[in-house]
Order: sequence, then structure tokens, then C-alpha cells
Amino acid sequence: MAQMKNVSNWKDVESVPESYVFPSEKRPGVPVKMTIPVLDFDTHDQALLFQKILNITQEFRFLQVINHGVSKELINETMKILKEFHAMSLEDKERECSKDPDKSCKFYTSSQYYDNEQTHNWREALTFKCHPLDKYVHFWPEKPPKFGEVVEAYCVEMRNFACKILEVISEGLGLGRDYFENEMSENPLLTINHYPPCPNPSLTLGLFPHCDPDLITISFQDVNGLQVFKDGQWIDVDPIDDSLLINFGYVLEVISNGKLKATEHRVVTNSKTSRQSLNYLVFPGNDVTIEPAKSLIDEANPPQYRSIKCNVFMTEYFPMSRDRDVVIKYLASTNLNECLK
Ligand SMILES: O=C(O)CCC(=O)C(=O)O
Ligand SMILES: [Fe+2]
Repeated sequence: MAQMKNVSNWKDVESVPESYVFPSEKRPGVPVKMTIPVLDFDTHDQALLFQKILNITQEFRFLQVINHGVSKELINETMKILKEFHAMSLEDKERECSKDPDKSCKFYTSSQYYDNEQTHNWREALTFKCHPLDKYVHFWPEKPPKFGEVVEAYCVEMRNFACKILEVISEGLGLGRDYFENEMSENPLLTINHYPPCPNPSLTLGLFPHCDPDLITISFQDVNGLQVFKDGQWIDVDPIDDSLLINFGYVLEVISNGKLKATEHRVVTNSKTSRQSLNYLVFPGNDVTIEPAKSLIDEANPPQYRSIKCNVFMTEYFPMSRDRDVVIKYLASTNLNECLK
């Protein structure tokens, strides 16, 4: 059965297995092309930077950032080592990711809820906690050689960049410089998605539509496939060289009381080449209460979302339908049973 799950072993499969065929209304269709403006991060004018972030995300939902300060060589090396990881045998990958009984490092096909999915995603993923590094690195894969060295350096750079952009956002929202420091961003996760070539991309999705359940996600992709939902249409987010992509998650939407909305996105497959994305997801600590920031609330701006403990949201988000309307209703409502139906 494990072999059946592993799409990367399906190089010789000529047709898509039935459990990976999405119902017709959810299939990719024809995407719309649109150029997402580029955000140059190399500036000292933080207020202007925030204004640009607001303008771009309100219209295009994703930020495409250049001059982000993360070394191009390090990104390339990280991509290379992770491609080597994904090229290993299923047995090796599973063994390398099973060192922590608390599962801070996992390898899986489709999603972590494979057995409960109606349709599977055409992907496999490696995900692990990465802060503080010395708490988690010994649970990471040790193969291929240099995995730890390269990925540790990448996580340090990602954390630096995440702190910078969160500082711009918190200042811009009027929350002060350090609102997202410490426990608000203490639980980052690196997820590496691998999407093997698919014999019939018109029937499948690499990843179903969803918004991330975090503060922000910083991603790198070298092959097209990511799409964003905008004004009722799916738009291709084609990467430009060396840029990092940023999207907002539900936690930021709640804290900003809806000023910064979580971005609905999905991934389509292709028949020619495999695709890999590096995704650095910034989560608060488990015990943090997620709620609209008090300073953003007054009579004219009542809270749009309720207070919820981060670990409660995470436990209930993953088994929930990923439909944005369902999750928003859950976050806005006080009646849990009603939402989880
Ligand atoms: O693979 C991608 O480009 C996006 C991945 C993604 O959306 C996720 O892992 O949450
Ligand atoms: Fe995502």
C-alpha cells in the first residue's frame, strides 16, 4: 500500500489512478495570465514598503520579492540537496524522517490526512520544525550528506528575512516594531513539496485550494505551477528569477482584523518536469492566543474574528474542509459545532 501512495515511484504510470482524479468542477481548467508586480525589498523607507505591500497584496494576493538579502547560491544549494532527498527510495525517505516520536519531522504523500481525503494531491512532502535549530536538527534527515549543513543555513536566512518582513508589517499595521517577535513567530516549519511529472495534468492538482494556517509563508519555486485565486479566477504565479514569494495566512488575517487577508492558492501539475517548492511557514507558539490586535479594535472597527488558542486552531484546521468560507466562518463564529459540520 505504501508503494501505491508514492507518486514519485509512478514514473512509468501511463494514466492517473482514480483516487487522484479530481471532480470536474475542481480540475485546473485554463488559467489566466497576469504579471504580479515585483517588490524591491532593498529600501530604508519602511512606511513606503508597507504601503506597497498593502497595494500589491490587496490586488494580487501574492508578493514577489527581489533584493530580499537571501543568497542565491544558498537557495540553489538548498534546492539541489532537497531534490537529492526526494530522489531517494521511499524506504530511505521514510526512515530518515521517523526519528522523532513527536513527529517534528515528517514525510508524506498528498497531505497528512491521506486516509481521509476524497481525492489525493499529486505531491509528496517533507516537513520539519526548524526553530530553535538545536532542538530539532537531530531529527532531520542525515541523507543526503550535507543536508543538515545546507538546510540549517537556509533556515537561518529565512528566519532573518521573516523577522524583517514581519517588522515592516507590524509597524505598518500600527502594532509597533516587535509585535511578531518571540512567541508570535516561534514555531516556523519548513515544508518541501515535490510534484512529480503527471501523465494527465488536466485531471489532477498538485495541491488543492487552501489558505495557509500561519502568519506568513515565504516560498521559492523554480518551475511554474502555483496559482492564486483572484476575482473568481485562477491566476498563474510564474516565478521571476531569484525572487521569493510571500503570502499571508489565517493567523495574520485574524490579528490584522481582516486588513491583510489570507491568500487562497493551489498548485497544478505538468507532464514534462518535476517541480519542487521550498516553503517556510511562520507559526506562533502553541499557547499563543490568536485574536484581532487590541489596538486595531474600537467601536468603528469591531472584531471580525474570535479569540482562539493557536494549538486549538491547528488541531481543528487540518481535518476541516479547506474551503476558505468554511474556515472563515469557523474563525469568526462562536459556535464550533455549527462550523465543524
Ligand atoms: O508548492 C507550492 O508552490 C505551494 C505549496 C503550498 O501552498 C503549501 O505547501 O502550503
Ligand atoms: Fe499553501
